[in-house]
Amino acid sequence: MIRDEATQRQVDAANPGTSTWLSANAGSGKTRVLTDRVARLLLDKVSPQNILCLTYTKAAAAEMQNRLFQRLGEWAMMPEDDLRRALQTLGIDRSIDAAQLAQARTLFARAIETPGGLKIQTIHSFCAGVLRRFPLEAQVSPQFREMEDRAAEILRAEVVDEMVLGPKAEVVHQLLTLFTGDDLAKFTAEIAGKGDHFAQKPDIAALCDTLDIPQGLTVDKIYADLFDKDLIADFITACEKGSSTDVKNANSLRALLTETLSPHDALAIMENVFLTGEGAKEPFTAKIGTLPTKKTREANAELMEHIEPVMEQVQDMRPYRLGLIALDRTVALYDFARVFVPAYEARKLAMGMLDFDDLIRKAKALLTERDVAQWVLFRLDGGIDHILVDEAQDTSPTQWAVIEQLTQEFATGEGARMDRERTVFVVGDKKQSIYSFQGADPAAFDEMKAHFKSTHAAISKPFSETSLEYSFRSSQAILTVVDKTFTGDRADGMDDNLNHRAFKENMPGRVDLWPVIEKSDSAPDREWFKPVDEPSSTDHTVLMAQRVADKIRYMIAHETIPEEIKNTGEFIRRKITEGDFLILVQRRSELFAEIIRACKSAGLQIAGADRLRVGAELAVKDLAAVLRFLALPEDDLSLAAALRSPLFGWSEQELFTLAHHRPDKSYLWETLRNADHPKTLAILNDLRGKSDFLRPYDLIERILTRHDGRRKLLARLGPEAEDGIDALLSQALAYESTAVPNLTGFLSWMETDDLEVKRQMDSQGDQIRVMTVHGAKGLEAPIVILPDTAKRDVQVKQEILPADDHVIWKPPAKSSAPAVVALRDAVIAKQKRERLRLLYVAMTRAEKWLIVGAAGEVGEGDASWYNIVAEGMRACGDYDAKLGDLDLRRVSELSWDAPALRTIEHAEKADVSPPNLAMCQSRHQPRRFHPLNCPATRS
Ligand SMILES: Nc1ncnc2c1ncn2[C@@H]1O[C@H](COP(=O)(O)OP(=O)(O)OP(=O)(O)O)[C@@H](O)[C@H]1O
Repeated sequence: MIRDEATQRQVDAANPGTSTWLSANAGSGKTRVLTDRVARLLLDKVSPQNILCLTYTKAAAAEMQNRLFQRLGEWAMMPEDDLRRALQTLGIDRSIDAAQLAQARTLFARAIETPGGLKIQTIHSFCAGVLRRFPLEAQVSPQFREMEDRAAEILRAEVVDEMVLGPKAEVVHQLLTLFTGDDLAKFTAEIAGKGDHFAQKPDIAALCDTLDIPQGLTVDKIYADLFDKDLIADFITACEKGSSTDVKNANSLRALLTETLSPHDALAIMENVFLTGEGAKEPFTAKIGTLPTKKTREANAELMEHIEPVMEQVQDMRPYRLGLIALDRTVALYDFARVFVPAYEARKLAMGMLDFDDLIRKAKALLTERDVAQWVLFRLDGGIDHILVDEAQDTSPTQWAVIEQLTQEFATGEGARMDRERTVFVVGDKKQSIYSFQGADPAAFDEMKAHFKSTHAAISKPFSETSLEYSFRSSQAILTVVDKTFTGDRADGMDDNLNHRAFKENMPGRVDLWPVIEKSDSAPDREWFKPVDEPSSTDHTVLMAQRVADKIRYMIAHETIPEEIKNTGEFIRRKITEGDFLILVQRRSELFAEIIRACKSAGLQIAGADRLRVGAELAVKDLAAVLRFLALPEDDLSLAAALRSPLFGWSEQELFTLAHHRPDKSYLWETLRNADHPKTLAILNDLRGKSDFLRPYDLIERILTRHDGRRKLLARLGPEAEDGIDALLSQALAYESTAVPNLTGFLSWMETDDLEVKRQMDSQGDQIRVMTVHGAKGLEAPIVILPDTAKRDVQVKQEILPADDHVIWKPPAKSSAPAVVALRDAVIAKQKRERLRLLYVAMTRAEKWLIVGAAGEVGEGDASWYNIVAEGMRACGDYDAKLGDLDLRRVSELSWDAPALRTIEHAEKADVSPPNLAMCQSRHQPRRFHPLNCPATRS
């Protein structure tokens, strides 16, 4: 079969005979090659249970499984000639006889029916499986459960509470004295996540080295060396006679003589007076020749000869003082963590719980450290012959360690299965590494490639390093802008040579840059009854959301989009529909919610948010009000809220009549009991009668089913309320798995407003999707809008900074030693590089039309994505264009309007261009929330 060069490269990479490392651009078909390779392995009679595919999210695993099963399912039913062609397209070049065709038809059944089945899993679920198989060896409970984030947070808080009451209370006090943040829960989560660092006592010498402080130096010593009481007193006296600035300085210094200050505070006062400020040309240098004012200096020449060396000393000692602050904090952190982490681990162990990190860590320990590691590997080894890793750029070093152990025997050739071919297949794209906050390290990608290469070379086994040049997804216009955007420093941390080529060379494409919506002035006066955090209608965020909705409506009404006719390379045009749009934001901020709101009020079909804040859902608030009343009938406010909710459907007037006319100091419930509301009372009495006996889950179910609550809520709040209701039910189940279930316990579990669940957006429907760029990993759409490209400062949110083999507890910015500033800058530089990669991911989701807009400040240079893309577009020769009444800049290639216009219904779209729309439908559309659909990652 003759294939074009791009497809031949894919076919070669999918050849299961050779271990392969495939590193290629976005949209080049990496995931497709991976599924092709699995299909070919099955065709080569490899048993499904000997294949392990590792993906990054549960969504990706489900998607891969769907695609594979869809293909195998089609083979089972295909006419002979078609099947032969399909196999040839896949890369089977030898002649295919009837027996082979018959075998191909059985693959679907085999893949499904073989015991153990085809393993397409996230690395987390794979590790969980290994631990369940070898619990004794891994030293975990055989019935361990995977711990929810919320359960973990509560457990950590309980451990801290216990520490406060225990013999080690002082380590908590010490930590809290120094903690200046506002979210202790996040801090303890960070500490638990970096638990490995705190196994040993802090290495003070190494810490001093990192912080650039001489060992043995203390702040007391610095102060004792510096502070000369008489000299300072003389200086104060001299300044008191000088200018008003001198007098002010004298007043500041007087505290050194009159107050009992810690050496740190005393030195800080001296630095304030003797050194230049942060904004000075030469910050934090001794004010020699400028302090005190000229007249005072000249009148006290001899005193100045003594005081100026002190000023210089203060300057020299400042970095040490700040370094010592960081050292004290870090030691306090280690002291706390060394008690906290083991206590937390012990509690998890006692409860038989493992969190996400534990799964990987314990699996790694099982396969590397334990005496039984070789035996466990031997047992596992008997089952896995082919390992395929998707999205490898986001694999963390610990995860790689697990994979490395699994493939050890492949490369040494000493495995138990010398008679069989064994391969590794890794696909990834370093440019798309965007999960460093989950431990991903793009450097590990290269290191692992080198590792596999050398281990294969050592036993003279072939190892193919390959890449794919063409993008099957995006049009050349988009790819050229991408290439021109990531040049020079911006290509740092990506590939050395950024070069994208469109496979569909006849596909017209556009990149539009909308004009910036300037930052609005501070909110105008609002009505007193409006929520203070509700953005005003002139807010730039609201205006941008409005623009997005308006333009989508305009495009659906007036614009068309090119569409390929069945892989022929020929294009027609069709009307645009909501399902063509993917709106990507950097984070779930106000703009995210505003866009959903604006599109809904414009009557557009839009899928809800990809994350759900459970507590913020109206249906959940209504149910919670009923539960709170059941827990405490005297809670008037909750009862009132429940009565007004769709569950009881009271009017404002009915509630007012009941509440206003109740006797003084009597509770609402008392009054209601004696009032004439038989239906309401019947429900409430039934629930009250059961609330002491039913578990929270059953109680909610009773409200929803027996008392028709679900129907009532959906009737009033719309079908999207279902997601919130289901999330609440799944939280009730999660709660019951961690505690003895009772209503008050569940209410305090639910208390936090921040409880979020992820929704998977991957099923059918012709709807606009709004999501974060992180959530859009692996997805694609004909039209992608990036409305959130304004300036965004990079902030170091983490409290703990990595430094060689240890960590430093970050001090507040104002008291950061130069060594700490350097560590912080390194983190910022890393984040900036990652943010550029995030932009790359965002831009490459687009097939035909990429739109970039910004609301607010865009700053100078690389301060915003907007400026970066604008520069890339300028380099491509952008020009003025219009979208309705909006003036914009555009880059385009090939004539958008040239292909003939054909009207096709949405259902028919799939026939026009099978690969893209098949993905469009199965990969993109929102699916209703179900607890089992939550992705494994916590982004
Ligand atoms: N040989 C091919 N012929 C036609 N379409 C293809 C081919 N290979 C891939 N595609 C299509 O190109 C698009 C991108 O493919 P895929 O998602 O596998 O790329 P990827 O490299 O994994 O992308 P990303 O890294 O951005 O996730 C999909 O719509 C896919 O169906």
